[in-house]
Amino acid sequence: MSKKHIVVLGAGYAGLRTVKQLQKKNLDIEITLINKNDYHYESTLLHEVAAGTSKADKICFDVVKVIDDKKVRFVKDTVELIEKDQKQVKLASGQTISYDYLVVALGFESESFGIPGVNEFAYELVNIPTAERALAELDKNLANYQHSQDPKDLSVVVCGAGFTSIEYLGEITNRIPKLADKYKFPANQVKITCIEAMPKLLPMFTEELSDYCVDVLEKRGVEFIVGTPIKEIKETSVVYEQNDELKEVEAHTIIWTTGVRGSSVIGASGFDERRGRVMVNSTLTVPEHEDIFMIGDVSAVMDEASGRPYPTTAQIALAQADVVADNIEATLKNQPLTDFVYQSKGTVASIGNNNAIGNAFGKNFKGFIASAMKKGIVDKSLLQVGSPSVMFKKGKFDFYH
Ligand SMILES: Cc1cc2nc3c(=O)[nH]c(=O)nc-3n(C[C@H](O)[C@H](O)[C@H](O)COP(=O)(O)OP(=O)(O)OC[C@H]3O[C@@H](n4cnc5c(N)ncnc54)[C@H](O)[C@@H]3O)c2cc1C
Repeated sequence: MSKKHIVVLGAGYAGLRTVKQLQKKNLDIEITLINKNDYHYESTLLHEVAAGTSKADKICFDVVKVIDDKKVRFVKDTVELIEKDQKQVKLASGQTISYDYLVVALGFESESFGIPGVNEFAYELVNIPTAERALAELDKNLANYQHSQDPKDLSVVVCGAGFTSIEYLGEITNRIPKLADKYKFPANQVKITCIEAMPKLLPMFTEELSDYCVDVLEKRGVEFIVGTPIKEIKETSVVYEQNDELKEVEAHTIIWTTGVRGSSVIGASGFDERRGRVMVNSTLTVPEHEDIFMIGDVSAVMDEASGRPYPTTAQIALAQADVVADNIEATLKNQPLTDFVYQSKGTVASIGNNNAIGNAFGKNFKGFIASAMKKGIVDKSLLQVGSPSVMFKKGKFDFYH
């Protein structure tokens, strides 16, 4: 009997971890990993690249360096379509790859919610090229003020006040004083505005932690405008609604971090999806397609304890990968599959390099301790998807700065 062919799409947290777990098992299988780039990037650190506090190579590493090339074939290509009835995947190069079992881990894209002007005028943070474009725009505008004296060059609007927005604000507010010296602009005239539709910020944290975070950022000059949906992005301004009135903040740097959706390949391939996410079975297979596992940000998994789907996070993507590798083994051995159950170990959001808020082990943390915890989480994930050497080269060990 020929070897079963396992094809994994995406070398992010979910896909790369699945491959690393599968290659450890002594299974008589062929494994193919397909990814758009020949590198993995730590999506959870994209805000640092966009703010200029980390270089892109600090948050990336080569995929082939952490996989076993005797067990895994790596294909650098872009997935265009999953043809589930033919059990094959179509790639941008024109190649078609057949599978016996498929693991879909294609991650997230930016969500515009149909708001006019987002795609034309705002900068999103979803991969390395978009983060680098956002950085170039920020630096260009701040540097330009010296010649233009236009206040819009010193005005930054961050759209959304979720996790990514807060972490980005933490980084830029750390870096702007240094840029002010470099580009000779008055740091106290930089205007940073964060506009959020929901009335409550960071609902995953207690009010005390969320207030602490807002207070830290306000002291660094950020103005929060909350409970105010964004209606339009224009070339040099953001339009929002407040008390039934349309208002506008002028800015040359407009960052779009209001939320993400799953890969558009999922909808194009005819899966039953919502915002690029498929509600999978508790074993992480796709209903009516037991040969397809879907994990990470393209999946929604019901948390039976809360009655709501689990959030889409890197921590959960990594935990799902472990279950998928076990479930592929169980399938091949005709054994029962395991249900995915996740017990959150906590959440930590950074506010720049040496401050953060978080909860873990039923306790709340803020400041330096929370920041050290965040760095520990980053290092652990580099170990889980990379290797000890990747962790030592790319990890965060500057706990005191
Ligand atoms: C700035 C930021 C901060 C965050 N902070 C946290 C945090 O602190 N904690 C946390 O748990 N989560 C955090 N998240 C969320 C977390 O990053 C995602 O939940 C996680 O990356 C999902 O993992 P994934 O494997 O599904 O997708 P990804 O890690 O995005 O991987 C998807 C992979 O698929 C590849 N790919 C995409 N499309 C194609 C295609 N068509 N063909 C081939 N390859 C393709 C991509 O290049 C990528 O390598 C953060 C997200 C952002 C943006």
